[in-house]
Amino acid sequence: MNIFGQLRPYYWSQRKMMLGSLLCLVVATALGLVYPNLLRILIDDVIGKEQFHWVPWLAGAVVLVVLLKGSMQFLHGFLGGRVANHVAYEMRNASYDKLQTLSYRYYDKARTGDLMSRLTADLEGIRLFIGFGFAQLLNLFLMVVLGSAMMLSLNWKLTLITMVTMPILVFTVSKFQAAIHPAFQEMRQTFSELNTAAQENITGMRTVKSFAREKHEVDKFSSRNEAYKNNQLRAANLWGGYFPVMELLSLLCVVLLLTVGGTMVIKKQLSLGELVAFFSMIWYIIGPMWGIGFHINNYTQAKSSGERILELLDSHIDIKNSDSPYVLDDNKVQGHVQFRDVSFNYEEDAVAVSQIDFDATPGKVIGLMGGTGAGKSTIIQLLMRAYDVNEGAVTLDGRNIKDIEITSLRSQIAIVFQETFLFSSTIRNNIAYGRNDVSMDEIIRVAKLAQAHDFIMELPLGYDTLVGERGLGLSGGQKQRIAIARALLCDPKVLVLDDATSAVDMETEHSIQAGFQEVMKGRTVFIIAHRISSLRHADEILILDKGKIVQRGTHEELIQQPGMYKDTYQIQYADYLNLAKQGVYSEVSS
Ligand SMILES: Nc1ncnc2c1ncn2[C@@H]1O[C@H](COP(=O)(O)OP(=O)(O)OP(=O)(O)O)[C@@H](O)[C@H]1O
Repeated sequence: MNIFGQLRPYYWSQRKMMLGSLLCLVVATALGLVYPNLLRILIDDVIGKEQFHWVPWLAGAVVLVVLLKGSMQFLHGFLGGRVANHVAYEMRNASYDKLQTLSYRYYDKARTGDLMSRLTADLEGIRLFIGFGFAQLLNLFLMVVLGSAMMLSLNWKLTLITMVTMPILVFTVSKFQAAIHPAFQEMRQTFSELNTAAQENITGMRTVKSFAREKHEVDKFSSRNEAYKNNQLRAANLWGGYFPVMELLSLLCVVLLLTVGGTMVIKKQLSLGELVAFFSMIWYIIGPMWGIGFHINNYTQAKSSGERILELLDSHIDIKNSDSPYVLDDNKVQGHVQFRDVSFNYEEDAVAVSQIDFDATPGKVIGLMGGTGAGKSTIIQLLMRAYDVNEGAVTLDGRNIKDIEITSLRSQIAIVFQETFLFSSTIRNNIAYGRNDVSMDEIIRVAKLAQAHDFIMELPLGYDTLVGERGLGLSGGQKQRIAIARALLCDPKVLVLDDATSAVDMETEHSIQAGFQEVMKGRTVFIIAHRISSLRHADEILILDKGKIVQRGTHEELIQQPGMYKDTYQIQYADYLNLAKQGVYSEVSS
């Protein structure tokens, strides 16, 4: 796979600057070759011929070359740095954009730590290579070619003798490259696994502590850390073996040069100045040869990183807009949801829901009840087109949702999820998340409807209180109420409460539902709940079991039929009636 060819869109716009940076490097390299020649002139023509008045001129020439070379190197670094940062910026944006468009199916399998290491370490590897590594590789090639050309022009016989070990050097380098590339690929992989372990551990720290599994977590991390360390050691071993071999081969060149070149000087076949010039030029070739390992290292790292970034950028998006999607008009949407014989499975041969059929007219409240894994959340996922149905159709106002533009469809549906996610920001920003322009009055209005206003006002900073990552610092019920306020603020045509009041007490739930009556007039509501009290006012309650609707009807109808709903009712209300007798709940019997 031609990785850098595929990454071309990200750096091609910067080609002029890249070229400028390369040219500066070429000039700097060429200027470097002037030193050995100045040395040769100093020894042969100035000292040898006792023309000492040339010494200040030669010294001046050296200063000039140094200044020019320095300026060229500065420009190379300056331009290369700009290119590198621009490329990294473009790729970071592209990767982040891609992350936003990837579908749920991707995130079902993705690991946060792995994604993070792609967006950080891998991008950094590519940035360094495109900005500098590539230029260094080219420079290396130039140094070898220009240095050899100059040596050949001085004395071709001595050059060929000196270079006799070069093929072995090249062979060693290619062998090394073949070994180090997989080592680096593996290293990147183990690093991302290490990241994943650390990230999961921090995210789930409360669970870890509550189960006293710190030791288990440390062991898990240690084993990944060990794998990473072993990878590093393997790479270090490869490097360790590589350097002595390279040094030996390089010194063989020098020994040959001094033996043969020295003999030639004694026999007057070569001037002393030429031998000294040869001696400094041979390092001009050997030096880069040594560094070739380092640059190949950079190249292979950048290549592995490029592969991982491309894998992300090329990931398949399975939920896409149709060729000419219908964009919903906010003012015309009614919120009429229909499921027509819908069947769906996440994985092959594992049916999640089957033959789901219902009609939720605008303003209707549909309740969904069922055991865990019965398919309730899946129905909601299908409604917002997180996944496409395998059979049947989901429609909004009579139109198949596959034909509706995805963003406009989702902006009509507000969901309060089972697990509340809050951003690490203020309460005000968390409530306002779904909308761009929103006044404080509106925020307070929905917070009141969600029964959140009072507890927010009790916090020292009120709506400006910062909530920790994922809402740490708030109780489960408080987080749910903020999430409900956030959903209400979107003014959705369809509101979904996926077990959204499970963490609030029954009295608060009752008040929240009373608030909904007001906001949701003429809109469609789906309530997933395990509590009868959450569902009893629904227009239709669907009872799900193993992905199928096994019972349906109103509260009154369902408590007459044998089945899950009646059983749940009897269990929950038997308890409540007992409590009511003790005076704990007063409204239960109503
Ligand atoms: N992302 C997923 N990938 C694969 N299978 C899934 C995925 N989400 C849910 N399932 C499976 O689909 C089935 C229905 O799950 P769903 O989440 O809809 O159940 P639920 O009724 O909402 O359960 P709960 O009340 O526990 O949330 C289950 O067997 C579940 O294991």
